[in-house]
Amino acid sequence: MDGVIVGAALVRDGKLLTQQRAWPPHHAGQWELPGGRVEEGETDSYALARECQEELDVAVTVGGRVGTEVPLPGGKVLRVYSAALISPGDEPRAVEHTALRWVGPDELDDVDWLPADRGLIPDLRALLLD
Ligand SMILES: Nc1nc2c([nH]c(=O)n2[C@H]2C[C@H](O)[C@@H](COP(=O)(O)OP(=O)(O)OP(=O)(O)O)O2)c(=O)[nH]1
Repeated sequence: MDGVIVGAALVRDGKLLTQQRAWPPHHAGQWELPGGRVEEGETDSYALARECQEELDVAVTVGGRVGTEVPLPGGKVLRVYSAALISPGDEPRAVEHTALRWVGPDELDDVDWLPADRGLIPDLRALLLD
């Protein structure tokens, strides 16, 4: 399907990894989940692992869906999947983003999320408390 954006709910030690966008200007400074567009011929899992490698310089395994599909402007959709570091000792780094932050369940509401992500907070919290 055209226009699928995949996002990683990457959890370590009960915290979720968020990243701060540097671009475009109207979203710069806001926070999102690692991820991006599923390219032609890719599965969602493959695309998500590729994006995590590109954006965070880490290898991840991709698990099950988190929450329901979220409609995005322009007819796109956001699908979030749980993810984990293959090597727990690896430290993600912000290759393309301004900053990274590990967020606990009580901090999720205080993050300045991209608008679409805000509706996923209950599902993200449930994942962290699982
Ligand atoms: N990665 C990511 N994108 C999100 C989230 N929430 C949300 O609305 N988006 C939107 C922002 C962008 O319009 C789109 C993803 O764009 P992107 O720039 O990360 O995608 P990409 O790396 O594949 O870049 P491109 O090749 O499409 O330019 O999805 C989220 O949690 N993570």
